[in-house]
Amino acid sequence: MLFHVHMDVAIPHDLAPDRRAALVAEEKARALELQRSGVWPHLWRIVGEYANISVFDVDSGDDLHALLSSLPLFPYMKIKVTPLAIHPSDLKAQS
Ligand SMILES: O=C(O)CC1=CCC(=O)O1
Repeated sequence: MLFHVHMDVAIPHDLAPDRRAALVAEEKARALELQRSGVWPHLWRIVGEYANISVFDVDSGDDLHALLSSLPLFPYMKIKVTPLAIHPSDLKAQS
């Protein structure tokens, strides 16, 4: 099941720089792991924003929630999730 996910990141300015760097490094390691496993097939930076647009491929909304809430930057992100379905005019849906 595919989900479009918009993540806005807002790390507090008063967070210690080493803590911030560690969180960002942990987030990157987790993101790479999930991309390699196929669960996070798209990760795009939104131009001019500390935000990303992602696509996740998971079994359920419950699984996606568990995954997103386990991300190191989760406490500092506003997340909007849109479940995706096949569009009947998608070329891939034609037979
Ligand atoms: O920088 C971001 O958009 C937040 C983030 C998600 C995966 C990652 O490595 O950083």
